[in-house]
Amino acid sequence: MVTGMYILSVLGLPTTVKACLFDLDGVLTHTAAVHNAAWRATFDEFLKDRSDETGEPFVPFDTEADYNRYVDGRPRADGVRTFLASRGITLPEGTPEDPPGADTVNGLGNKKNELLLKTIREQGVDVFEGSVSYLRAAEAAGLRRAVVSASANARDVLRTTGLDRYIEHIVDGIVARQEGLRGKPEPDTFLAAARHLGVAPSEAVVFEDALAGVAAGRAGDFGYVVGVDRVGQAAELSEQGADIVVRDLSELLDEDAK
Ligand SMILES: O=P(O)(O)OC[C@H]1O[C@@H](O)[C@H](O)[C@@H](O)[C@@H]1O
Repeated sequence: MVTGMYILSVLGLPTTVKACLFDLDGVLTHTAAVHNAAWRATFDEFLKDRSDETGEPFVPFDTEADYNRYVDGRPRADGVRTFLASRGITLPEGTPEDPPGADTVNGLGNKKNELLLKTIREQGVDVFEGSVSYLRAAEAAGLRRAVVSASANARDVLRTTGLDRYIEHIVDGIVARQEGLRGKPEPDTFLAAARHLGVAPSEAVVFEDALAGVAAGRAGDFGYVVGVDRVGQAAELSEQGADIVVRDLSELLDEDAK
């Protein structure tokens, strides 16, 4: 916890900070809601079929409690496993080639990805303007900048939105798999980004909207953890270890930098 320390005034950060590690979905882009909707459709179809087969009551996926606690911020397959475990369900892993919707961890993940990509194709991706201003201000202040996202689609989303021009390094779901990095809430992906940028964790700030992401920032002993509350879970973000919680990154910016 940073207390009583002089804060870099333009960006609202401790002066010791040399690098910013941004989550993507829900921090820079509006895609957290798109992921959430794709997960709901996928899980509800699965749960309904299961209820028809077993006679157990159908309890739909809760886009607040279930998404925030078990899915948000975690790698795709971890999201499937963690949510299903909360319902006492275990599925075989299957393989990445499983057809979308097959009753395996990969099959459900593939279904969700199909729905996510369809929505992105049809509706495009919106960015948070406050985050764009913040990226510009961070660049102007000479801070290093990386995106650390569990999503295997992060690189495409950054390219589509043009946000990639502000980002020097990306640790996404694909890099994590290739390098054997554990997903959030473990700190591995954030630590890898800091290492790549040549800064110590204590010199980096983590920006996260997901409970698992804030927990990862805390577990990695990062210098400062900013919780970004887009869905009314400020208290939970603080509980996971956020040093400060804002509703939008623009709140951190000095008036002149907005
Ligand atoms: O399925 P993808 O695109 O690889 O994304 C994995 C996860 O990425 C995270 O950023 C999202 O918060 C999760 O909802 C999502 O499941």
